[in-house]
Amino acid sequence: MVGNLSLAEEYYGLSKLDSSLRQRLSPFSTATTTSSSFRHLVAMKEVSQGLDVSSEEEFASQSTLLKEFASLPTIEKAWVFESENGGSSRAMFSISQPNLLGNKKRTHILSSHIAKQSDGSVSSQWAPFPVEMLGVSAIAPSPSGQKMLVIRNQENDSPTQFEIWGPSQVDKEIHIPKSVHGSVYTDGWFEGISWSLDETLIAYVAEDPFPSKPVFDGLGCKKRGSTEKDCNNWNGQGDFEGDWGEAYSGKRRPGLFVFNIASGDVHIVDGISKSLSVGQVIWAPKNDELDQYLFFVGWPSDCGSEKIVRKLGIKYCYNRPCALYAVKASFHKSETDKIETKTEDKTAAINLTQGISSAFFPRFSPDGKFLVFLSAKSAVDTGAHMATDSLHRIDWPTDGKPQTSLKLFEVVPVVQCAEEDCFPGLYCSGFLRNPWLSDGRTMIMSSYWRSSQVIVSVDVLSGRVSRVTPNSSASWNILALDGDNILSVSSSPVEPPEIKYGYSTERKEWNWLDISGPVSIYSMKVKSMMSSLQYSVMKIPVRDTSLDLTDGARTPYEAIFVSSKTRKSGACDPLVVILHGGPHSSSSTDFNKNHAFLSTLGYSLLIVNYRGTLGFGEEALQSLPGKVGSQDVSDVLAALDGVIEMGLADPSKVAVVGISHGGFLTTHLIGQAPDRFAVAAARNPVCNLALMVGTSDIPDWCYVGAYGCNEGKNYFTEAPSFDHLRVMYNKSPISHLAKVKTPTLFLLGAQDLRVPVSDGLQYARALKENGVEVKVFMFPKDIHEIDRPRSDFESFLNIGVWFNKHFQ
Ligand SMILES: CC(=O)N[C@@H](C)C(=O)N[C@@H](C)C(=O)O
Repeated sequence: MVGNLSLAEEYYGLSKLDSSLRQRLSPFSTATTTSSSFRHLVAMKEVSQGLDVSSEEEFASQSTLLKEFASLPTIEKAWVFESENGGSSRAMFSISQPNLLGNKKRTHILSSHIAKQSDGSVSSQWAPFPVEMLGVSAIAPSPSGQKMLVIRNQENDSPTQFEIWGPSQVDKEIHIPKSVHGSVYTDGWFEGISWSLDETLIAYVAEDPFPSKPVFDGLGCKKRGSTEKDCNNWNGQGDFEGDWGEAYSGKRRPGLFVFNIASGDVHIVDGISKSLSVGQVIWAPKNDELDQYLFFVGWPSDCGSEKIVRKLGIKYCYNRPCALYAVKASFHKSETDKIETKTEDKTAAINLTQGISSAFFPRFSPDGKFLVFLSAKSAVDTGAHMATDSLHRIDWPTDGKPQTSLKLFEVVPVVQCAEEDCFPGLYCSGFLRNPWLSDGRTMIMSSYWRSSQVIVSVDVLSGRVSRVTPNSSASWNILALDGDNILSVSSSPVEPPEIKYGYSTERKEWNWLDISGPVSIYSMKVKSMMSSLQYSVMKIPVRDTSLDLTDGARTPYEAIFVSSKTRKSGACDPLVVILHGGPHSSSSTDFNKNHAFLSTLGYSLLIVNYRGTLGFGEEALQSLPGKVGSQDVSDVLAALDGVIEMGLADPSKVAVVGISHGGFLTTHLIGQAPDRFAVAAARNPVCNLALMVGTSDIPDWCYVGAYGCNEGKNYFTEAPSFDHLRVMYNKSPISHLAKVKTPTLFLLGAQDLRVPVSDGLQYARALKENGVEVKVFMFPKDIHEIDRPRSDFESFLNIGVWFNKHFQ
């Protein structure tokens, strides 16, 4: 157990284990203080012989604690339907929960009646139990709330199942064979499922049908179209088709399809070039039976550049150019007088946003007068993989016909320098299906605002942005709109998520009411353990102000400090420095189960939002590319110095953990500041950019990180020169390897295409060679995030045990 008694002791008796564990673990603690080669031996012995009894006990007790957090549900989405009797609303919540035994995410639906009372409070009545959505890939209620589409993607060659549900039964079921299309995209990015207003058609995005492959038998290649079945036949590989990298491995091009509910027909929408990947489809708001348009986002396969000859990774990469397109879908009455869908072959899709390098999340205003979209033009134009967003509007022609020459208005520009307490710019990862208040011009959306997630309103005519959630440091996320009211979840590092209901008085001031959740959603144990913790958001002044920095890059960045409310015997708890990846992402103040586990084990946490983090304005973000491994490392060390100077941490008891770019920082820190970290854990870390550039799905990221945006974009090639590799090597943790002495745990996903496993393995083996204590966990089926339920659980369990072992 760590220095002070942990918060878990009350429930799990971990403190009782403390002294006996301490004694039984003594060979390990000796190992940490004796020669590095002995440490090496201990680690090797452990790996080869499995766990000893005391480690088993530590594992058992920590896993009981971690289980409390790991199985907590997460409220993912909500839909609100008006009640027939008015006055109250019916809400449907989609809740996910890791299923450790099945190693899958379980999704269930829980329904509730929500009513605003005359005394200003809000009451909720929950269904007695949630219903599990077994085998369901996506659900999409119709605009009227009278029907619901349920999609079940099937593994292997089985058809995709579409079900149309009414209020009490399944009204229709069709199976779509793989020869029509593959799985429906439900990834939250290409994903798009849109009901036409009259609820007769559904447009959606699915994988192109399987291409025909050559068939061979004992005599050689058979003729195309041959249907002969023979057990000696085999399917050849056919041409290699690149995919969008990490998380999209083996997935075929996303294409656009329309399902006619009455006839059960499915059509491919024509007029779309095969070089475009399609996503985020919506129907035009006008309901003209003979002249309907579909709007979608298109991403070119060559990432919009002559220099780029393939699809590069797209997950977390908003710097891939994309545009909004309109395509006409025409309808004609068939002989049987039924309405059938048919798209006009000759009508090519029209690019509506030629003047801008990025346009996505299209939404029509309720009256159809304007089309609003988000843009990551700053990311595309600079090459940073994520950057500050801008919001744009197209005033829609009164005849409803799309044209290429429509004017684009900038509604919310990119904020360059974020002034203290002012709006720092938009950083959105999604829009609600219907984000509009009843005035038809105000959109409600979630965004990062420094270290918090907040909800903002945007007047798309005046461009005015207002924060609608309280000015506290907690985080808020929008779930759905209920008319002019907002259904959301709020949480903090020490408060598990709660459902909140927001209403405004003449859109000036927003008030937030608690919706009492179903009783068991967060256990009393968890709430009680968290109640002994506290957190604060610290402002960290920039150290290197003398350098040639933009104003935005000189403004303080932030770190979230989580600690016990009570300090026993005057000593500080050991500290874990936590570092996010990206580097352009964020560790916000929302509740994080794994961080909560580390806090309850008895650690203080320092979660650093170094410069480059989203939510702090574009200049601060753009200050990092080209300076990775130096500016970000010095930001983290300055934050650490800050808490030590304030007497909140003991410099001899500091651990560090990070994923991806956060793993890059972790391994840089133990190399550049070898005396400052007692123990480390790196999850899919970038350790050698010169190796990663030849193996990753985002080699361009390695160039931008090493050279900075402009130079990096210009130098990028599939054939890095010796000079390029030298610069990348010198900016990588591997160049500081000889100085490392910190015992380090590596958690690696063997299927990671982003930071291929070779990066972490090479570094771990080299550390071992130098006699540093190293332990490697390999998750054979995991990709970059290592977030499959068992892998996530085992990762943090091993991190907890590893840290405890080194703080004996
Ligand atoms: C753009 C990107 O994926 N960068 C990786 C090296 C990285 O740091 N990933 C982040 C998103 C992560 O947290 O995994």
